[in-house]
Amino acid sequence: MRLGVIGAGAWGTALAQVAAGGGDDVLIWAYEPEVVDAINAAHVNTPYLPEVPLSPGIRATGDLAALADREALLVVTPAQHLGRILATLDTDAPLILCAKGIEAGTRRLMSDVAAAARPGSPIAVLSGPTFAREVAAGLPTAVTLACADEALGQRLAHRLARPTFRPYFSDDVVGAEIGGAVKNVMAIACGVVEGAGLGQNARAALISRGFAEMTRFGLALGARAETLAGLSGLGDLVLTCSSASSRNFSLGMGLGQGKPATELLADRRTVAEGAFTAPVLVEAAREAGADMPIADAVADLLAGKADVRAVIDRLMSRPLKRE
Ligand SMILES: NC(=O)C1=CN([C@@H]2O[C@H](COP(=O)(O)OP(=O)(O)OC[C@H]3O[C@@H](n4cnc5c(N)ncnc54)[C@H](O)[C@@H]3O)[C@@H](O)[C@H]2O)C=CC1
Ligand SMILES: O=C(CO)COP(=O)(O)O
Repeated sequence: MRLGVIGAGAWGTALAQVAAGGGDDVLIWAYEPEVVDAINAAHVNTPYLPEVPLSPGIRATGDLAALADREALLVVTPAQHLGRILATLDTDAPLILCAKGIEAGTRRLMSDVAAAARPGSPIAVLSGPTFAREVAAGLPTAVTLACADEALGQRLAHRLARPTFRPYFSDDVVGAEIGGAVKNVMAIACGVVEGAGLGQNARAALISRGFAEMTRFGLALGARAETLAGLSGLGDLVLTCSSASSRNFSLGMGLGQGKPATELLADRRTVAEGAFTAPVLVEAAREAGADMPIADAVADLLAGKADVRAVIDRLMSRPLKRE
């Protein structure tokens, strides 16, 4: 397959490596010219995935127009840049959305952003528990591949499958997107618990109650419960809430140690999507009538409106209720 990858951060690069390993002709678009040069000249993505020697079959470009002949495009830019970049493309090829977030200002999921920017392109979502480094190293990984058009989704799942990369098909696009967006916010919360030394009971409680929030919000937006309990929801929630390999978790650790969000986010080259998703998730949840006290707490911490002690007291003193 002639595959295009839009975005050469850690995840786009890892996905390019998986695809090239299976023999696909892979062209990856990078935002930074130095990334284009490093991939083409030295077969390495020095800023974002330095430890992985890349397949020589991966070619890089800084020109979005060069992607016009691609049969399918993996869209792996950070969520807040996705609409602007897709709007400049010239293609009706299927778009496989891999960013995890909600657009600030519009409160749109990535599938809505993509449909508005490229109305002629069929849309699929690839999401799940996938640390880029592990995927690039060929460690076993399973993902959700969601598409409303079952025939297309099944075809894409078969084209992307590799011996160590296993897509599970779903037709619940919204469910797959909500899991990935919400888990990043919950991972920040779990990082806070770690950084503040609040213990493993608290972390397990947050994963469990965070899943309740993800489910409430997802059901309100039309997601299916089984998708939220699958790889793209609970699976990814467990991964990122349990490991300092997660950028969102490690951002939370800094907050838990009392550092201000502004300091932690300044000059950061890699993206912690939960920091952008938390405020817009709070707005979207309010609009949908879904109670999300943990997401509220993360948004307040990030905005500097409350400190760790205050948000923990707030969460623990809520009225007792049925589970
Ligand atoms: N890294 C991972 O393990 C995984 C990441 N994802 C998701 O993939 C998406 C991309 O994340 P990563 O590849 O990890 O990014 P990264 O943190 O490795 O790199 C940052 C990316 O942002 C791009 N960027 C910075 N400023 C930009 C601008 N003004 N316009 C366009 N692009 C710009 C950079 O070129 C680079 O591709 C995110 O939504 C993330 O949640 C999903 C699964 C796994
Ligand atoms: O989405 C991811 C794993 O599935 C990556 O998580 P972080 O962005 O928190 O590193």
